[in-house]
Amino acid sequence: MANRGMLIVLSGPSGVGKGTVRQAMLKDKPQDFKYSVSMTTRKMRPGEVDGVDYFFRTKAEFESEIANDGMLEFAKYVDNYYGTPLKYVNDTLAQGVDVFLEIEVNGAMQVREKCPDGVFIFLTPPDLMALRDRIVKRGTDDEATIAKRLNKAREEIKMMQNYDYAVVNDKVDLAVKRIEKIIESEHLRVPRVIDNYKKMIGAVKK
Ligand SMILES: Nc1ncnc2c1ncn2[C@@H]1O[C@H](COP(=O)(O)OP(=O)(O)OP(=O)(O)O)[C@@H](O)[C@H]1O
Ligand SMILES: Nc1nc2c(ncn2[C@@H]2O[C@H](COP(=O)(O)O)[C@@H](O)[C@H]2O)c(=O)[nH]1
Repeated sequence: MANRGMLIVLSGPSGVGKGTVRQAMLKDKPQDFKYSVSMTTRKMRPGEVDGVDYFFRTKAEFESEIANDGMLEFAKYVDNYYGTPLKYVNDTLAQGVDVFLEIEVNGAMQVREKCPDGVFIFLTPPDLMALRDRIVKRGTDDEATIAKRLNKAREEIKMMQNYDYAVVNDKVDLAVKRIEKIIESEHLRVPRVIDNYKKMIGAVKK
C-alpha cells in the first residue's frame, strides 16, 4: 500500500499571488503534487474554464453538495460559496500523492480540525499597497469588490498566527523556492517518516 500523501494548504489574501505561485510550482515540478480544484458559486471570469479553475455551480447545487457531506470544507467569501470537494482529496492522498489546497482562512481552519497533520502555509504580500496594486492590475474585479477584498485581507492577515509557516510573496520565484523548501522539510519530519516505517515493519511481521 502506498504511503499516504501530504495535505498542503496555502492561504493568503485575495490577490497576494497564491494561484500564480502554485502554477509556477507545478510548472517547475509537475509530479510533486496535485491541485485540488475548488467548487464555487461565483461567476466565471473571462478566460476561466469550468473544471480547471473551479467547478462553477449554482447556489442550490453547492448546498446540495454540503447536505450530502461532499465537501471537506466550505466558506462564504464576499457573497459566494467556495469549497473543497472531499472525494478527490481523499482518493489522491490514498494514492500516496500530495494534495495542494488554495483556500481562504475560514476553510483552512476547518481543514486544520479535520486533518491536523496537514501543512498550513500563509502567503503574505510585502505590504497592503502592493496587494491593492496586484488586485487592480489583475483587472478581474470592480471597485466595490476590490474594496471588499481588501477589507477581508486585513482580517485574514490577523489569522496568520494559526498557520505553521508565513511566506512573503515579494517575487514569485523566491516564494516558490521558500514553499518548496517547506514541503521538502515537512516530508522529513520524524512523525511522518515513522508512520511510513510502522507500515513497513507491520508488513514484514505478517
Ligand atoms: N510576486 C509578485 N509580484 C508582482 N505581481 C504578482 C506577484 N505574484 C502574483 N502577482 C500578480 O498578482 C495578481 C494576483 O495574483 P493571483 O491571481 O495569483 O492571486 P491569488 O492570491 O490567487 O488571488 P485569489 O485568491 O483572488 O484567487 C496577478 O495579476 C499576478 O500576476
Ligand atoms: N474556503 C475556501 N476558499 C477558497 C476555495 N477556493 C478558493 N478559495 C478562496 O476564495 C477567495 C476568492 O477567490 P477568487 O477566485 O474569487 O479570487 C480566495 O482567497 C481563494 O483562495 C475553497 O475551496 N475553499
